[in-house]
Amino acid sequence: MAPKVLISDKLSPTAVDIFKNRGIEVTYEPDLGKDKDKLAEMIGQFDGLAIRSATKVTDKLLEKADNLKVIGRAGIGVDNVDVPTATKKGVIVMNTPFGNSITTAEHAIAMMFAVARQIPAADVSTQAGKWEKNKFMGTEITSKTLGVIGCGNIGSIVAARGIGLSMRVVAFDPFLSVDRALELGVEKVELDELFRRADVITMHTPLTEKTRNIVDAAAIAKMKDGVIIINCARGGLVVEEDLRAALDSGKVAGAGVDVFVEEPAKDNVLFGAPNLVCTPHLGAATSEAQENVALQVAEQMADYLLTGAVTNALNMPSISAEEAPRLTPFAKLAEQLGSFAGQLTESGLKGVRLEYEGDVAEMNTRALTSAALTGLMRPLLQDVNAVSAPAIARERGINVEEVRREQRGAYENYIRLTVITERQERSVAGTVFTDGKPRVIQVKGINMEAELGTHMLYVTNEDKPGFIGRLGTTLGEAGVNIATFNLGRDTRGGEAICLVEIDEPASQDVLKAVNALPLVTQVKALAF
Ligand SMILES: NC(=O)C1=CN([C@@H]2O[C@H](COP(=O)(O)OP(=O)(O)OC[C@H]3O[C@@H](n4cnc5c(N)ncnc54)[C@H](O)[C@@H]3O)[C@@H](O)[C@H]2O)C=CC1
Ligand SMILES: O=C(O)CCC(=O)C(=O)O
Repeated sequence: MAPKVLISDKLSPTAVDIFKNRGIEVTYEPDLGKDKDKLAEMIGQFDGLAIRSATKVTDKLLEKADNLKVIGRAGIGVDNVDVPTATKKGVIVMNTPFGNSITTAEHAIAMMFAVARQIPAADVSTQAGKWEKNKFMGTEITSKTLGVIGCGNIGSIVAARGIGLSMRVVAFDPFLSVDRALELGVEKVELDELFRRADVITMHTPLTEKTRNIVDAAAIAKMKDGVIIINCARGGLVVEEDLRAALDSGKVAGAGVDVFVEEPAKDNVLFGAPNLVCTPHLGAATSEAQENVALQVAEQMADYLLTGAVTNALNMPSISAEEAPRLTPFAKLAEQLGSFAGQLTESGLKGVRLEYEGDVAEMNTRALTSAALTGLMRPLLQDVNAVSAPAIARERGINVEEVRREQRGAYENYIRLTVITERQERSVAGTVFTDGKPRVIQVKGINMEAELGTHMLYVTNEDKPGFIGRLGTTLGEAGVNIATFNLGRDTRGGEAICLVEIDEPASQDVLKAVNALPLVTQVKALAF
């Protein structure tokens, strides 16, 4: 069945065309994001949700999203998405990190000029026939200091534009390296120094607990008298009441505000302040940017829904369209190894070690580890998947270790999963042969070669003559048909393991009968 995608915000028609052309059933309801009840009623039918900023993906909405696999944000900020809850539910959240950066940077520069030359107010006055030539004295930008808070994709474009305008640029960004600052031609400074030196301050950080209220009364007090403040990033970076007071007092000469604490901003404390220029979250609103983000989000979501390729996800490692098919059998093997170990683990899990050897060590092992953790935890938590498994493991304090050795051993590729519990370590290893089928090749260090079917019996016993015949007879007498039979032992007369694929799940009676056989040490029904 074709996957279904809902677009609940206004997106370029390009997105609809891409989904349709790739065989995805698409529902385009550009105003649905504003109607949370109707959205909650409908969301259960969809595999994908494409949004901009109007749709709020809350935990309540996610509760109803039973089939949802991917949320695509046609834009950058995902503060309208409850990413931790989406992750726990196994829903991938992806964005389009570059598609609207230039446009948003240009908006910040446009706002700087609009404020510095009071263009909107002068326009209103002129069109009212007032010709108030002396009222609108502006500020020249050349040689002024531009302070950029957050020098990532957008901030660095703003910085480059500022340098192009002959401004001196200082930047505060804890993740900006000295080399990158040099390359950009900006001076890396601490926040207080930026406040002290900048004539124009522009913000380009995400809204996080660290950046919330980064510009408040105390920060404004450190700034130059007559500073200009631009916010084209997120409402919430600036304390709106404090900015209003500073505009009223003249401490801040003007502000350009594109984003508000509450959006849509219909009645905001800033409105009516002197030399304030506002736009209704237009940072990304050019046809070029909207075309870019619509195209990108639709391609990324379609790739994921149709091929498993992951690009620009915030809660899952990337898997390219080329590597997705190559990775599939290894992800299946990793999940089977995890599931095998998970079904045999009865005491508290403390840690998991994944060892990748040979060709597989050069692959996307983070994705494989996520698959292994999924298999491991599924016996306990039915809804876990490769998105949620690493987060759940972290939450439960399970230490996950990855070891990669690129040299080949006896196999071209080899994955060993070791589970560390309070009582013991147990390992299981496997490989993928050239036929693309995963095989289990070691259990607890004992060599064997088994393909895992849907229903398996795992039997451990003392290695003595006659046991295999008795096991076969017991299963035959119980009407259980054997599909494959795989054996291994550590030493002659030592511990032996049988992995038996059977056509139907083993009943409790069958398990009891096998358990009662002489030499048996453990019996377990496994399902894959
Ligand atoms: N007005 C609009 O329509 C648009 C607004 N945005 C906003 O712009 C923001 C920035 O976008 P990008 O540049 O693409 O993101 P980015 O991730 O490339 O850059 C953000 C930068 O902020 C820095 N940062 C994080 N915490 C910081 C802190 N406490 N202090 C200083 N710097 C900090 C990061 O190190 C990073 O370099 C987005 O998060 C989004 O909220 C983005 C697009 C359109
Ligand atoms: O979609 C929009 O218009 C807003 C863009 C935005 O804020 C973002 O990409 O973070």
